[in-house]
Amino acid sequence: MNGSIKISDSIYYVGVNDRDTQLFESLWPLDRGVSYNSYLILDEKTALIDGVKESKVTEFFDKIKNLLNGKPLDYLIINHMEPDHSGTIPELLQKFPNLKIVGNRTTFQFIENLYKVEDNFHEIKDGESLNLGKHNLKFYLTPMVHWPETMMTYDETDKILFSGDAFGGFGTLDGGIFDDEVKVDVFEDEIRRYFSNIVGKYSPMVQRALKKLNEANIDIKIIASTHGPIWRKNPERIYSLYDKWSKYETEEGVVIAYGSMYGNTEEMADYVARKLAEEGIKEIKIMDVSKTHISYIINEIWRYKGVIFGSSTYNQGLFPYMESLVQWLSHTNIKNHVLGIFGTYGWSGGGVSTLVKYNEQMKWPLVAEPIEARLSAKEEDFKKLAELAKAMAKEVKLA
Ligand SMILES: Cc1cc2nc3c(=O)[nH]c(=O)nc-3n(C[C@H](O)[C@H](O)[C@H](O)COP(=O)(O)O)c2cc1C
Repeated sequence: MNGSIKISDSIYYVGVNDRDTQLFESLWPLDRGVSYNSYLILDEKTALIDGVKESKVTEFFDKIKNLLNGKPLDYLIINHMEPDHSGTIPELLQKFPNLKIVGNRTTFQFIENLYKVEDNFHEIKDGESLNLGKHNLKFYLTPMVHWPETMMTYDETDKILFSGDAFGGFGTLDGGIFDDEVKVDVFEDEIRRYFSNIVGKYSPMVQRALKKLNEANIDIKIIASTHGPIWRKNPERIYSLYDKWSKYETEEGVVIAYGSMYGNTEEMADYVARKLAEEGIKEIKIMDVSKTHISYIINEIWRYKGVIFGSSTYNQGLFPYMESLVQWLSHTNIKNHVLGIFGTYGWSGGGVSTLVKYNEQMKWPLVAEPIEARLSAKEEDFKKLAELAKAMAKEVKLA
């Protein structure tokens, strides 16, 4: 089957879907799978923009072979060296020994170290171009979005930005590959999960990359990332969302993430949620850290301004899954949130105080004093939870 799809007169989508991998980077659940997007330009010279994961090499080569129809592949442009895109480099070089690999100096250091390839390099610098005949490709170095060698390739002829991992997210492309062929909301959620867990830590670098693109004043008609849909109907939508997320701009709403063994802390979570609703908050997400993978919780936290953590005490410390969540969060450098803390203890305490300690690193303003109940919440604890909800609602309401 030739599953390649035309993007413009001479540019084709030759990416593949991965429905086998359970955890992306051995970390992030792929409930909806993931696509590895690759693009082939058929011009006087032929060029492939990014590759796919090694496990998908057969399907990938079938697509390329059909389109090349006996022509050689002249260039492989590497926007990003992560193995889910670069894994087929050794096989590509075997099939096309004269292939020139286009990248920057850091790209080639990575290729040498990962694949022991030491030649066939065509080095480009920031702002340089490569002419394929009709198509002129311009390269913008965008380091640390989210790897150091990251760059973006802009096709000046068809006005397509090949953006690497930027603007990309989880989810296979099931038939539809363009934003006008799919339900964009579902992808948007998965793009935010990808962003918040993988790229978001480098938000200042994302801002720097967007600034570079803005200053270049290029007309972007299509955004073609390495994962997820190709944005041809409304590229501004994903561009502005990326801008918003990397500026840490949030929406009105509250995430209540809790860990509870026997339901007493959970009861406090439900109570505070009800009080938030009475205060007029409509977006309230209660998330059980034992049942929900932290990537989904971090995704919601990135979105909403208000966060409330609730934890029982376990072995004089935090409930273990709650500890994973706050540890991960403190790595992301995520900003612009307000926090509430509550929890339970039996004899020594340690849950609530550990949450307070983590927040000394994250430095999110506390909307109220932490609330700690003895085994289960009593009347005075519920009263404090209602006050917490009131203070939180006041902080997160936008208008
Ligand atoms: C395995 C286990 C370990 C616990 N360790 C502690 C502890 O070290 N210190 C403490 O104060 N309470 C400890 N507790 C008591 C719980 O924090 C307390 O029962 C709390 O009310 C549980 O809240 P939950 O119903 O939300 O799980 C422990 C409870 C369990 C089941």
